[in-house]
Amino acid sequence: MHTDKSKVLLFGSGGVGTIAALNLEVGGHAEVTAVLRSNFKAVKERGFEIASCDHGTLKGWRPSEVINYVPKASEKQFDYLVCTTKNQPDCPPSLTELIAPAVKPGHTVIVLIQNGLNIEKPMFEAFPNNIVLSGVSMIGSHETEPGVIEHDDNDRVLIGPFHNPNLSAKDEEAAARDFVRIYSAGGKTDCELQLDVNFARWRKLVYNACLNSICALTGLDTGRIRLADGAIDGLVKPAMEEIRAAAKAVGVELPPDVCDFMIEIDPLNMYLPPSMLGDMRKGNFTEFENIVGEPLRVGTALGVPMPTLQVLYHLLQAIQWRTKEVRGLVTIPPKGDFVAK
Ligand SMILES: NC(=O)C1=CN([C@@H]2O[C@H](COP(=O)(O)OP(=O)(O)OC[C@H]3O[C@@H](n4cnc5c(N)ncnc54)[C@H](OP(=O)(O)O)[C@@H]3O)[C@@H](O)[C@H]2O)C=CC1
Ligand SMILES: CC(C)(CO)C(=O)C(=O)O
Repeated sequence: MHTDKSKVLLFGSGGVGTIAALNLEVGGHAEVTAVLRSNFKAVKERGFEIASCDHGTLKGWRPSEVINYVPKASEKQFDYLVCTTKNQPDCPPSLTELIAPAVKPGHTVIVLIQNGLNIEKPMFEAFPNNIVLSGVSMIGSHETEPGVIEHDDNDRVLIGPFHNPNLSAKDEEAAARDFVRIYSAGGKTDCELQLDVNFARWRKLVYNACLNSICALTGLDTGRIRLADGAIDGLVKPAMEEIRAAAKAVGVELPPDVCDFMIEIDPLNMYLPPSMLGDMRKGNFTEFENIVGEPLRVGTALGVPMPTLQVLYHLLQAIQWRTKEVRGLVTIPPKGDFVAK
């Protein structure tokens, strides 16, 4: 059957990805094939169970197709490849390696709805002729068990082109506009075009590099961190000011009130566990390299003092190593026998 719907491959259908798939399907201009992993069996058998502040309650919902492998572009051609996995470049295999089979050079538009800075760089390198779009999301959505999605903070997503100097800026902007069209068509989401991707990403880092990482390290949610003695003034605000200074050094002017705005973005009594805290609680890897490491490297390379971020980064790096050890991904010398003989 002929259909003029855009063909979308969604890679990673957890909290963010499932709601993205839902928005794309309900709009009627996209047909979504979702690549699933740990939730594949549950979703194949029962569909998703979704409790959503934007979409209501859905039981047994599935996108057009659910698969558990990355299809080859030679078998099926996709117009968009939407990546909604956690982005952890320090934990191989890399995202570019994983999605490579499905990317048709010069055709597939790659959309990264993921947190962090410089996430487009490996994409430009691996797929120099493909347009790459940025998705900065302020959603609150989580998979509580396989196939069960709790979406409790409205989907607000800013889409814009990461500019690849090899490609036409006009074509990149047109692709971003088209993605906003198909994503918004259902009318259940707030999806806007934001051509200044750098601004959108640095602004979100004020939240993610600082509040998200400090919540993860302290084990406190965004309500408790505001109540905890000294945490906001002694840690969160200084870190946020360092991000603001690094942003300024790359030409992104963030207003002075952005720090208070991000601290108070959700009501205190929502006691929201941001994503890195969620990952830490589950014993999962965190996205610390893109969320903290990249802005730290960019800022320090430009001479911006970032002492708070430096400490946060190394604490997160050590915890990532701990998780790798727990998962058997690093080997250490056997413990010596130091008992006195
Ligand atoms: N959740 C939120 O509210 C927000 C998240 N973000 C950002 O959005 C991005 C996605 O986050 P989120 O949805 O929370 O993440 P989740 O962990 O909920 O979902 C990621 C999904 O990707 C799947 N996945 C990972 N690797 C593969 C693979 N190789 N093949 C197939 N599936 C794979 C995971 O499967 P498996 O279970 O098998 O690991 C999981 O279902 C992140 O960058 C995050 O920082 C931004 C704003 C808010
Ligand atoms: C700001 C927030 C909570 C989502 O909007 C987020 O980005 C995260 O938890 O990583």
